[in-house]
Amino acid sequence: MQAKQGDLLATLVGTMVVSCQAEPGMPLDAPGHIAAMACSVVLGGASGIRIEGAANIAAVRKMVKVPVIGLIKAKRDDTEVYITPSLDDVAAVVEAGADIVAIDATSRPRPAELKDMFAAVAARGRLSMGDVATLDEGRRALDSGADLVSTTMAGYTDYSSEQRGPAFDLMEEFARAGLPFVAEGRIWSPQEAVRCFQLGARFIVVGGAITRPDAISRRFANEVAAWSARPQLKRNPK
Ligand SMILES: CC(=O)N[C@H](C=O)[C@@H](O)[C@H](O)[C@H](O)COP(=O)(O)O
Repeated sequence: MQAKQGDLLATLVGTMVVSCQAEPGMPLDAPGHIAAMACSVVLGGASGIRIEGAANIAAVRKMVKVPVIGLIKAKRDDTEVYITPSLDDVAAVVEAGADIVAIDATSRPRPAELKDMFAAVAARGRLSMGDVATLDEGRRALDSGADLVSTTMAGYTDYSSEQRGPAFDLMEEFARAGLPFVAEGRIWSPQEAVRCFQLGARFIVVGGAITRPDAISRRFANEVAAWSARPQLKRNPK
C-alpha cells in the first residue's frame, strides 16, 4: 500500500463514515440532493462518505474533502452480487472520483474473480473495501487483496441470518480471529456505534439512521401509531 493511501486510512480509524444513499425513485435520489446530504453530515462530524452511483460520487467529490467510499449497485441476471459486481463498475467508481472502492466480497458466484477486482482497484491507486457477511468471507477478501473488510452484507445473504440490529456476533468473530474490520449495517443509535468500537471496529459506517428520512420517520410514526391505538385512549379520548 502506498504511503498516501495509508494516510487516508489513518484519518478514518476510530471515526464514523456516513453512507448517503437514496433508493431509486425516492425524493432524495438526485446527485444534488446526495451532495447536500454529504455536506450536512460532514458538518455533523462524518470523517468520510459512502456513496452509490457514478453521478452521485462525482457530485459529492466536488463538494467534500473527506475520503469518499464509492460503489455501484447493479442488479444483474447472472449473479446475486450487486455491489460493484464487475471490472467495468470498478473503473466507473474510480473515474467518478472515489478514494476507496467498495466491492461485494461474499462467496456467491460473481462475474469476475475477487482477486482481479481488488487488483484492478490497486492498479488505479485506490483502496478497496470488501463487503462480507461471514468471517470466512472476510478472511478470503483480505487474502485476495482487499485493504479493508466490512460487515455490510451480514443479514443480506440467504446463508447469513436476518438480523434486526448490527452484526455484533460477526464483529466478535473478527476480533477473536485477530482480523481488522469495519462495522457497517443497521447501526441505529450512538450506543450501538460505541459498541462496535468496543468490539474492535477500525471505523464504522452509518447509513439509514442518519440519511434515510423515510425510514427514520417510519420508526417514529410506528411508535406514535401504536401509542394512539391503545384501547384506553379510545375509551377516554380526553
Ligand atoms: C446491504 C446493502 O446493500 N448495503 C448498502 C451498502 O452500501 C447500503 O444500502 C446501506 O445503507 C449501507 O451499508 C449502510 O447500512 P445502514 O443503512 O443499515 O446503516
